[in-house]
Amino acid sequence: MALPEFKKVFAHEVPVIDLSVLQSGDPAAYRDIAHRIAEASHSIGFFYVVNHGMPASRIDAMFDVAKRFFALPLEEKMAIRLALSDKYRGYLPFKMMGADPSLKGNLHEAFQIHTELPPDHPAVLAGKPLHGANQWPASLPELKTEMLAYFRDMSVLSQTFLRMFAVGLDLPPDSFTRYFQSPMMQLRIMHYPPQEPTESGDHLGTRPHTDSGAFTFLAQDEVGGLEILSPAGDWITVPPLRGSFVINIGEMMKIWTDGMYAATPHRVINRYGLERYSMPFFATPDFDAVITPLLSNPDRDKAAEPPKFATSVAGDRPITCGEILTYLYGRIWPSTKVQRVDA
Ligand SMILES: O=C(O)CCC(=O)C(=O)O
Ligand SMILES: [Fe+2]
Repeated sequence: MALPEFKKVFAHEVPVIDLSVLQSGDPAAYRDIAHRIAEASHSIGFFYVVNHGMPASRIDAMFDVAKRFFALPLEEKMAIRLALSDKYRGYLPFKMMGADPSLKGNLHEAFQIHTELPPDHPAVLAGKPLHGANQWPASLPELKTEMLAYFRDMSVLSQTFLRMFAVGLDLPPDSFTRYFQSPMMQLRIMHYPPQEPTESGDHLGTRPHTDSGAFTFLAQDEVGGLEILSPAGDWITVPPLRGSFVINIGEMMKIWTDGMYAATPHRVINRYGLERYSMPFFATPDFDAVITPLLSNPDRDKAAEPPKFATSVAGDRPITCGEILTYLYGRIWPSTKVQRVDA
Protein backbone atom coordinates (compact mmCIF):
# COMPACT_ATOMS: atom_id res chain seq x y z
CA MET A 1 0.00 0.00 0.00
CA ALA A 2 1.15 3.54 -0.64
CA LEU A 3 0.17 6.92 0.68
CA PRO A 4 -3.36 8.10 -0.28
CA GLU A 5 -3.93 9.82 -3.63
CA PHE A 6 -4.14 13.58 -3.91
CA LYS A 7 -4.36 16.21 -6.61
CA LYS A 8 -1.76 18.90 -6.96
CA VAL A 9 -3.25 22.29 -7.52
CA PHE A 10 -2.11 25.86 -7.64
CA ALA A 11 -2.92 28.22 -4.85
CA HIS A 12 -5.63 29.93 -6.90
CA GLU A 13 -8.11 27.12 -6.14
CA VAL A 14 -8.08 28.41 -2.57
CA PRO A 15 -8.78 32.17 -2.65
CA VAL A 16 -6.12 34.61 -1.46
CA ILE A 17 -7.65 37.62 0.30
CA ASP A 18 -5.43 40.67 0.69
CA LEU A 19 -6.42 42.77 3.70
CA SER A 20 -4.19 45.74 2.87
CA VAL A 21 -7.19 47.55 1.32
CA LEU A 22 -8.73 47.77 4.81
CA GLN A 23 -6.08 50.33 5.78
CA SER A 24 -7.94 52.97 3.74
CA GLY A 25 -10.77 52.83 6.31
CA ASP A 26 -13.26 52.89 3.41
CA PRO A 27 -16.52 51.20 4.49
CA ALA A 28 -17.18 49.95 0.93
CA ALA A 29 -13.76 48.26 0.84
CA TYR A 30 -14.51 46.68 4.22
CA ARG A 31 -17.86 45.30 3.04
CA ASP A 32 -16.25 43.99 -0.15
CA ILE A 33 -13.60 42.08 1.84
CA ALA A 34 -16.25 40.75 4.24
CA HIS A 35 -18.29 39.46 1.30
CA ARG A 36 -15.25 37.81 -0.27
CA ILE A 37 -14.50 36.12 3.05
CA ALA A 38 -18.12 34.95 3.24
CA GLU A 39 -18.02 33.66 -0.34
CA ALA A 40 -14.82 31.67 0.28
CA SER A 41 -16.22 30.35 3.59
CA HIS A 42 -19.36 29.25 1.77
CA SER A 43 -17.84 27.68 -1.33
CA ILE A 44 -14.75 25.94 0.02
CA GLY A 45 -14.46 26.78 3.73
CA PHE A 46 -10.77 27.68 3.31
CA PHE A 47 -8.93 30.83 2.22
CA TYR A 48 -5.56 32.51 2.61
CA VAL A 49 -5.20 35.96 4.09
CA VAL A 50 -2.20 38.20 3.45
CA ASN A 51 -1.36 41.62 4.91
CA HIS A 52 -3.37 40.65 7.98
CA GLY A 53 -1.29 42.70 10.39
CA MET A 54 0.83 39.94 11.97
CA PRO A 55 4.35 40.54 10.56
CA ALA A 56 6.05 37.57 8.87
CA SER A 57 9.00 38.13 11.25
CA ARG A 58 6.74 37.39 14.26
CA ILE A 59 5.50 34.19 12.67
CA ASP A 60 9.09 33.21 11.82
CA ALA A 61 10.13 33.85 15.45
CA MET A 62 7.35 31.52 16.61
CA PHE A 63 8.52 28.80 14.22
CA ASP A 64 12.02 29.25 15.54
CA VAL A 65 11.06 28.71 19.17
CA ALA A 66 8.73 25.84 18.19
CA LYS A 67 11.66 24.06 16.51
CA ARG A 68 13.75 24.53 19.64
CA PHE A 69 10.96 23.05 21.74
CA PHE A 70 10.61 19.93 19.57
CA ALA A 71 14.40 19.50 19.61
CA LEU A 72 14.37 19.11 23.43
CA PRO A 73 15.06 15.61 24.81
CA LEU A 74 11.93 13.44 24.82
CA GLU A 75 11.97 13.13 28.64
CA GLU A 76 11.63 16.90 28.98
CA LYS A 77 8.67 16.98 26.60
CA MET A 78 7.08 13.94 28.25
CA ALA A 79 7.37 15.69 31.64
CA ILE A 80 4.69 18.12 30.41
CA ARG A 81 2.62 15.68 28.37
CA LEU A 82 -1.06 16.28 27.78
CA ALA A 83 -2.01 13.12 29.66
CA LEU A 84 -0.77 14.77 32.88
CA SER A 85 -3.22 17.66 32.47
CA ASP A 86 -6.95 17.57 33.06
CA LYS A 87 -7.19 20.77 31.04
CA TYR A 88 -6.12 19.51 27.61
CA ARG A 89 -2.78 21.30 27.64
CA GLY A 90 0.74 20.12 27.05
CA TYR A 91 2.83 17.87 24.82
CA LEU A 92 1.36 15.23 22.50
CA PRO A 93 3.88 12.60 21.44
CA PHE A 94 3.96 10.93 18.01
CA LYS A 95 1.24 8.39 17.16
CA MET A 96 -0.89 9.10 20.18
CA MET A 97 -4.00 6.96 19.86
CA GLY A 98 -7.59 8.02 20.42
CA ALA A 99 -10.61 6.06 21.71
CA ASP A 100 -11.63 4.72 18.33
CA PRO A 101 -9.19 1.95 17.28
CA SER A 102 -9.97 2.62 13.60
CA LEU A 103 -8.33 6.01 14.03
CA LYS A 104 -4.64 5.34 13.80
CA GLY A 105 -2.31 7.72 15.65
CA ASN A 106 -1.05 10.81 13.92
CA LEU A 107 2.48 11.15 12.59
CA HIS A 108 3.14 14.40 14.35
CA GLU A 109 4.13 15.67 17.75
CA ALA A 110 2.47 18.77 19.11
CA PHE A 111 2.29 21.11 22.08
CA GLN A 112 -0.77 23.13 22.93
CA ILE A 113 -2.00 25.83 25.25
CA HIS A 114 -5.29 27.47 26.18
CA THR A 115 -5.80 30.80 27.95
CA GLU A 116 -3.41 30.94 30.93
CA LEU A 117 -5.51 31.38 34.07
CA PRO A 118 -4.12 31.82 37.61
CA PRO A 119 -5.25 29.45 40.40
CA ASP A 120 -7.35 32.20 42.03
CA HIS A 121 -9.34 32.95 38.86
CA PRO A 122 -13.06 32.48 39.64
CA ALA A 123 -13.53 29.87 36.87
CA VAL A 124 -10.56 27.87 38.19
CA LEU A 125 -11.77 28.13 41.80
CA ALA A 126 -15.19 26.95 40.62
CA GLY A 127 -13.55 23.90 38.98
CA LYS A 128 -14.89 24.75 35.53
CA PRO A 129 -13.64 22.05 33.10
CA LEU A 130 -10.69 22.99 30.86
CA HIS A 131 -9.97 26.25 32.77
CA GLY A 132 -6.57 26.68 34.44
CA ALA A 133 -2.84 26.87 33.86
CA ASN A 134 -0.72 25.61 30.98
CA GLN A 135 2.23 23.25 31.34
CA TRP A 136 5.55 24.77 30.20
CA PRO A 137 9.01 23.29 29.58
CA ALA A 138 11.39 24.30 32.39
CA SER A 139 14.44 24.60 30.12
CA LEU A 140 12.91 26.83 27.42
CA PRO A 141 11.32 29.87 29.08
CA GLU A 142 11.20 31.73 25.73
CA LEU A 143 8.49 29.34 24.58
CA LYS A 144 6.12 30.69 27.21
CA THR A 145 6.95 34.33 26.45
CA GLU A 146 6.58 33.93 22.68
CA MET A 147 3.51 31.73 22.74
CA LEU A 148 1.58 33.88 25.20
CA ALA A 149 2.36 37.06 23.21
CA TYR A 150 1.31 35.41 19.95
CA PHE A 151 -1.79 33.99 21.65
CA ARG A 152 -2.81 37.48 22.81
CA ASP A 153 -2.29 39.04 19.39
CA MET A 154 -4.15 36.24 17.61
CA SER A 155 -7.03 36.64 20.06
CA VAL A 156 -7.29 40.31 19.08
CA LEU A 157 -7.05 39.50 15.35
CA SER A 158 -9.81 36.92 15.79
CA GLN A 159 -12.24 39.69 16.74
CA THR A 160 -11.58 41.46 13.42
CA PHE A 161 -12.38 38.30 11.51
CA LEU A 162 -15.44 37.44 13.59
CA ARG A 163 -16.92 40.82 12.67
CA MET A 164 -16.15 40.26 8.99
CA PHE A 165 -17.67 36.75 9.09
CA ALA A 166 -20.88 38.40 10.38
CA VAL A 167 -20.91 41.42 8.03
CA GLY A 168 -20.26 39.12 5.06
CA LEU A 169 -23.61 37.45 5.78
CA ASP A 170 -25.32 40.80 6.38
CA LEU A 171 -25.63 40.01 10.09
CA PRO A 172 -24.98 42.65 12.81
CA PRO A 173 -21.19 42.94 13.26
CA ASP A 174 -21.27 41.66 16.87
CA SER A 175 -23.26 38.51 16.02
CA PHE A 176 -20.25 36.26 16.77
CA THR A 177 -18.01 38.49 18.91
CA ARG A 178 -20.60 38.48 21.70
CA TYR A 179 -19.79 34.79 22.22
CA PHE A 180 -16.11 35.62 22.74
CA GLN A 181 -16.02 37.33 26.17
CA SER A 182 -13.62 34.86 27.82
CA PRO A 183 -13.13 32.48 24.93
CA MET A 184 -11.61 28.98 24.80
CA MET A 185 -8.90 29.97 22.30
CA GLN A 186 -6.25 27.36 21.68
CA LEU A 187 -2.77 27.57 20.16
CA ARG A 188 -0.91 24.47 18.99
CA ILE A 189 2.56 24.07 17.56
CA MET A 190 3.16 20.96 15.45
CA HIS A 191 6.07 18.99 13.98
CA TYR A 192 5.70 16.47 11.15
CA PRO A 193 8.57 14.24 10.01
CA PRO A 194 8.59 13.42 6.28
CA GLN A 195 6.62 10.35 5.16
CA GLU A 196 8.05 8.06 2.50
CA PRO A 197 5.73 7.47 -0.52
CA THR A 198 6.06 3.72 0.12
CA GLU A 199 4.66 3.94 3.64
CA SER A 200 1.41 2.11 4.29
CA GLY A 201 -0.67 5.22 4.84
CA ASP A 202 -1.98 3.75 8.12
CA HIS A 203 -0.54 6.71 9.96
CA LEU A 204 -1.05 10.11 8.41
CA GLY A 205 0.54 13.37 9.53
CA THR A 206 -2.88 14.47 10.71
CA ARG A 207 -5.81 12.22 9.92
CA PRO A 208 -8.85 13.65 8.09
CA HIS A 209 -10.93 15.81 10.44
CA THR A 210 -12.83 19.02 10.76
CA ASP A 211 -11.87 21.69 13.29
CA SER A 212 -14.21 22.09 16.24
CA GLY A 213 -14.09 25.83 17.01
CA ALA A 214 -15.45 28.83 15.12
CA PHE A 215 -12.50 29.14 12.74
CA THR A 216 -8.77 28.45 12.58
CA PHE A 217 -5.75 30.56 11.60
CA LEU A 218 -3.02 28.25 10.37
CA ALA A 219 0.57 29.35 9.89
CA GLN A 220 2.54 26.74 7.97
CA ASP A 221 6.23 26.74 7.07
CA GLU A 222 7.56 26.43 3.51
CA VAL A 223 7.36 22.60 3.30
CA GLY A 224 3.68 21.94 2.52
CA GLY A 225 1.46 19.00 3.43
CA LEU A 226 -1.98 20.43 4.17
CA GLU A 227 -4.68 18.84 1.99
CA ILE A 228 -8.39 19.64 1.97
CA LEU A 229 -11.41 17.77 0.65
CA SER A 230 -12.65 19.89 -2.25
CA PRO A 231 -16.36 20.23 -3.00
CA ALA A 232 -15.72 17.90 -6.00
CA GLY A 233 -14.44 15.22 -3.61
CA ASP A 234 -10.71 15.43 -4.39
CA TRP A 235 -8.03 15.93 -1.78
CA ILE A 236 -6.26 19.08 -2.92
CA THR A 237 -3.10 20.69 -1.61
CA VAL A 238 -3.00 24.10 0.07
CA PRO A 239 0.58 25.10 -0.71
CA PRO A 240 2.60 27.36 1.61
CA LEU A 241 2.39 31.09 1.02
CA ARG A 242 4.92 32.96 3.15
CA GLY A 243 3.51 35.37 5.70
CA SER A 244 -0.07 34.19 5.05
CA PHE A 245 -2.55 32.55 7.33
CA VAL A 246 -4.73 29.80 5.98
CA ILE A 247 -8.15 30.35 7.53
CA ASN A 248 -10.75 27.62 7.72
CA ILE A 249 -14.22 27.28 9.16
CA GLY A 250 -14.85 25.00 12.15
CA GLU A 251 -17.90 23.04 13.33
CA MET A 252 -19.25 25.78 15.62
CA MET A 253 -19.30 28.44 12.87
CA LYS A 254 -20.87 25.88 10.53
CA ILE A 255 -23.71 25.40 13.03
CA TRP A 256 -24.15 29.14 13.77
CA THR A 257 -24.50 29.80 10.02
CA ASP A 258 -26.73 26.76 9.42
CA GLY A 259 -24.13 25.41 6.99
CA MET A 260 -23.77 28.65 5.00
CA TYR A 261 -20.10 28.41 5.98
CA ALA A 262 -18.52 25.01 5.36
CA ALA A 263 -16.43 23.12 7.94
CA THR A 264 -14.26 21.46 5.32
CA PRO A 265 -12.41 18.23 6.15
CA HIS A 266 -8.64 18.41 5.89
CA ARG A 267 -5.57 16.30 6.63
CA VAL A 268 -1.80 16.56 6.57
CA ILE A 269 0.56 14.26 4.69
CA ASN A 270 4.16 15.39 4.65
CA ARG A 271 5.22 13.98 1.26
CA TYR A 272 8.03 16.48 0.80
CA GLY A 273 11.11 14.95 2.38
CA LEU A 274 11.71 17.73 4.93
CA GLU A 275 10.71 18.27 8.55
CA ARG A 276 7.50 20.33 8.59
CA TYR A 277 6.28 22.74 11.30
CA SER A 278 2.87 24.37 11.58
CA MET A 279 0.90 26.43 14.11
CA PRO A 280 -2.88 26.40 14.19
CA PHE A 281 -4.67 28.95 16.37
CA PHE A 282 -8.22 27.82 17.03
CA ALA A 283 -10.64 30.72 17.57
CA THR A 284 -13.14 29.07 19.89
CA PRO A 285 -15.96 30.83 21.79
CA ASP A 286 -16.83 31.01 25.48
CA PHE A 287 -17.30 27.73 27.32
CA ASP A 288 -20.96 28.57 27.94
CA ALA A 289 -21.69 29.97 24.45
CA VAL A 290 -24.75 28.31 22.96
CA ILE A 291 -24.09 26.90 19.53
CA THR A 292 -27.31 26.95 17.56
CA PRO A 293 -28.14 28.44 14.14
CA LEU A 294 -28.36 32.26 14.10
CA LEU A 295 -29.89 32.29 10.64
CA SER A 296 -31.63 29.93 8.30
CA ASN A 297 -29.72 28.64 5.29
CA PRO A 298 -32.05 28.92 2.27
CA ASP A 299 -30.14 26.14 0.46
CA ARG A 300 -30.06 23.79 3.40
CA ASP A 301 -32.08 21.05 1.73
CA LYS A 302 -30.19 21.31 -1.54
CA ALA A 303 -26.79 20.94 0.10
CA ALA A 304 -25.20 17.50 -0.12
CA GLU A 305 -24.75 15.79 3.25
CA PRO A 306 -21.08 16.44 4.15
CA PRO A 307 -18.88 13.41 4.88
CA LYS A 308 -18.79 12.49 8.58
CA PHE A 309 -15.64 12.30 10.66
CA ALA A 310 -14.98 11.59 14.32
CA THR A 311 -14.87 15.35 14.74
CA SER A 312 -18.24 16.10 13.08
CA VAL A 313 -20.92 17.74 15.23
CA ALA A 314 -24.58 17.28 14.23
CA GLY A 315 -25.87 20.62 15.52
CA ASP A 316 -29.40 19.20 15.71
CA ARG A 317 -30.03 20.61 19.20
CA PRO A 318 -28.70 23.67 21.02
CA ILE A 319 -25.39 22.66 22.56
CA THR A 320 -22.74 24.65 24.38
CA CYS A 321 -19.17 25.11 23.29
CA GLY A 322 -18.10 23.37 26.53
CA GLU A 323 -20.21 20.31 25.73
CA ILE A 324 -18.73 20.05 22.24
CA LEU A 325 -15.15 20.49 23.43
CA THR A 326 -15.32 18.04 26.32
CA TYR A 327 -17.14 15.48 24.16
CA LEU A 328 -14.61 15.73 21.33
CA TYR A 329 -11.57 15.82 23.59
CA GLY A 330 -12.82 12.78 25.49
CA ARG A 331 -13.40 10.95 22.22
CA ILE A 332 -10.15 11.87 20.55
CA TRP A 333 -7.88 11.77 23.58
CA PRO A 334 -9.50 9.44 26.14
CA SER A 335 -6.25 9.04 28.04
CA THR A 336 -6.60 12.63 29.21
CA LYS A 337 -8.55 13.33 32.37
CA VAL A 338 -10.93 15.83 30.82
CA GLN A 339 -14.41 15.50 32.34
CA ARG A 340 -17.35 15.59 29.97
CA VAL A 341 -19.78 18.28 31.07
CA ASP A 342 -22.85 16.32 29.95
CA ALA A 343 -21.63 12.98 31.39
O1 LIG B 1 -0.64 21.14 10.49
C1 LIG B 1 -1.50 21.59 9.73
O2 LIG B 1 -1.23 22.15 8.67
C2 LIG B 1 -2.96 21.46 10.07
C3 LIG B 1 -3.23 20.92 11.43
C4 LIG B 1 -4.68 20.79 11.70
O3 LIG B 1 -5.48 20.72 10.80
C5 LIG B 1 -5.18 20.77 13.09
O4 LIG B 1 -4.37 20.66 14.03
O5 LIG B 1 -6.41 20.88 13.28
FE1 LIG C 1 -7.46 21.05 11.51
